[in-house]
Parts: sequence; C-alpha cells; structure tokens
Amino acid sequence: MLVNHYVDNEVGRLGTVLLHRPGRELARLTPRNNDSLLFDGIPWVGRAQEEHDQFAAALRGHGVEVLYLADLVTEVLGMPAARAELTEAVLSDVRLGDTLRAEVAAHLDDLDAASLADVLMAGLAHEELRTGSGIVYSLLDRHDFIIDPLPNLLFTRDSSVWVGGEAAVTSLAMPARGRETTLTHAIYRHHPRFAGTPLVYEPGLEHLEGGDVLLLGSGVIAVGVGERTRPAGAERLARRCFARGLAHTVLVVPIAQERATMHLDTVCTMVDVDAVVMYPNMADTLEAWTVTPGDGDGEELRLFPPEPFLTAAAKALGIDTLRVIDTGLDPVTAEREQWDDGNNTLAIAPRLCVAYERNVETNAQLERAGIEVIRISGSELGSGRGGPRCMSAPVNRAPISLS
Ligand SMILES: NC(=[NH2+])NCCC[C@H](N)C(=O)O
Repeated sequence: MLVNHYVDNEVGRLGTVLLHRPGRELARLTPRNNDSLLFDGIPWVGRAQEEHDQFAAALRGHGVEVLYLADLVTEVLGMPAARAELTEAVLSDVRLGDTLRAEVAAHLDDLDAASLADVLMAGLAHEELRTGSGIVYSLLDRHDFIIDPLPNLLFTRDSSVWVGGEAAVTSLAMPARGRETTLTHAIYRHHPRFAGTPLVYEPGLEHLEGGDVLLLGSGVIAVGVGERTRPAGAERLARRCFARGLAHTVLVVPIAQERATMHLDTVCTMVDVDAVVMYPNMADTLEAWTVTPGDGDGEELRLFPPEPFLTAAAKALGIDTLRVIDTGLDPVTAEREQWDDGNNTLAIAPRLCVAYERNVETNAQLERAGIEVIRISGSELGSGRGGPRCMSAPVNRAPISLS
C-alpha cells in the first residue's frame, strides 16, 4: 500500500528513515581499490555492522521506523518488471562485451531475489562466475570485478532525497557510485510502499547528490555545489521545485571542491529549527546565491548576488538569525572533527541529534548550546567519510513551525 511520506525540513520529529546495513560490498575494499571506491581505509566489516546496528537501535529507541535498502531491493526484485530493469542496468555495462554479458545474464537468471540483491550491491568477483570464457573474461585481472561493488550504498543520503511529498532520485557524480541510483529509482517506482510517488528528479539529469541538499525550512532549500553537485544540477532542482510548488527559495552555496568538503552536509547540518552546527573556518566565508521563481511562466529563475550564507538563510526563512554552534574548540580540533564528520549530525527532533562519539569537543559544544546528543561509535563506519546524516535518508519527518 502507498503510505504518505513527507519531508520538508531537517529537524522535525523523524518518522521513517532509509538506511543501508553494510554488507559484503564493504568486504570488497582492498588497498588497490579503496581510493577509487571513495574509502579512506579498509573497514573491519563485522565491527562496521555492529556500529551500524547501534545506530539503527538508537533511532528505533526514539520511535523512528527504520527501512533497510537491502529489504526494499529484495522485495522489488520479486516483481518481474523491476527484476528485468535492474538486471539490464548491470548487463548494459559496455565493458562486458557480448560473450561475458551472456554468461553473466545466465548467472543472474539463476539467482533468487535475495541473492540477486546481494550481487547487485556487493558486485560479482572474477572467481564467483563459474563458467566464464572468452576474451574479456580471460583478460580480466583476478582482482577485478565483473560487476563492481557499491560500498557507498552505506550513505543512503546521497542517492535519494525527499522534497515535500516528492522523491528526488539523484544523479551521482562519481563513477564508483553511479549505479546506486538504479536501486533507489527502482524502489521508488516499483515498491508497493512507494509506487506512484511523484519524482521531482531522476538519474541521468545534471549531477545532484543528496548530501548537498539541505531543507532549511518549509519552502527553503540550500544546495551545495562543488565536487559533486554541479551548478546545473542546482538550477534543474530549483526550476523543478518551483514549478511543482515544493519551494519558494533555493540557496546555491559554492563549497570547496575537495574531499574534506565533498558535500554541504560535511560542513553544516541543522540541529534546531534555527540552529546549525558548522565548521568555523567556513561559517564566515560560505556564501549563497539566492534563487527565486521569476515573474513569468514558472520556467524563469531570478538570481540574486551572493551574500553570506547565514544571512541569506535567515532571510529566506524569515527569521532574524540562524544560531551557529562551532565544530571543535580551536582550529586544530575543528579541522580534525570536521574531517571525522563532527558536523554531520542527524536530527531526530529539534534539539536532539545523533553524532559520532569520537567528536568529543563538537559534541560538548552542542550540549552547551542545549542540544541533546545521542552518541554512536563510528570508527569503522567513518572510514568512508560519512556520518549519521550521510548514512540516513529521511522519508518521513514532521513539519515544524518557526514561530
Ligand atoms: N552526504 C555525505 N556527506 N556523504 C558522504 C559520502 C562518502 C562517500 N565515501 C563518497 O565519497 O561519496
């Protein structure tokens, strides 16, 4: 049955969230592939799973419904049309060539839904295909994958994001992540819980990643543009959200094109209706271009020159000021804790958030500012450079009021 889902802010009481419990795809990381697969180390998979279970338990303990990506993908694969579509998405890889493609197709055909879901997420290693032959298979290095693994599925935030009652299936920028959205796209179109959900964005459009999208308040969306989301992605999202009445203001926020600041949510997340935790090195320099609908037929955009991000955000929200809680205490600690996702909190309700325990100073700052912090361990999870916000895609959150 279609359930109504709605998210128009970052901090209202969290109802339902989409997570991905890390699985065999993390066990594919090796020193030779971890860079291209966007991990800074080789995580200990069992411990990462324990940490993730603790994260999910903390959310459930606060009344949040947790959906797991693997369950949804498995359920969707029980439907012939979805199964054909997802299989085709893998087989269309031009690197396979016709001989190997036919062999992989036969291999996938034999799998039940759960095993196929596992292969779509964890990939297919050279020795896992028992009957390989032909030029491509023979020349493949034994360390290579016939189907690439998707270790960054852990970061469900990036491959889909809700804007009001619509889902945006994003367009991921890095080759290592591109295939993730075939899974979220299939879920939102085929899964009985979501089928019929209007989609405000689809893969294949200009690059846009969920980690760059912050729903600052009803009708106000901040979009970071940098290493991942491109200005053209922000433009497309703005145009579509205005046309559908999902937003009245989009703030386009340039961020440094670096690994440490790959997404806007690595430097700033909301912890109250009018408060953010933010990297002090950027709080003063971050700027925003304000975009509103033009006067015309809804296709036109009005662009206002850049202002300090905090000023533009407060104006768009119609409040005097956004309170800022600094990461860390001193510049060195702030830099360390920003890197370890100290800014990347997930709010469960206003003034109640989940954060990595290791960011001791940032968490203390949050508490001094009246924010309750639920600490989770993330020594292994963090090796992919993502915190509680990156690891969660809210699909239902209560609206908030600013008055
Ligand atoms: N929303 C986020 N900050 N996501 C973090 C994603 C980390 C992932 N390893 C990547 O590089 O894509």
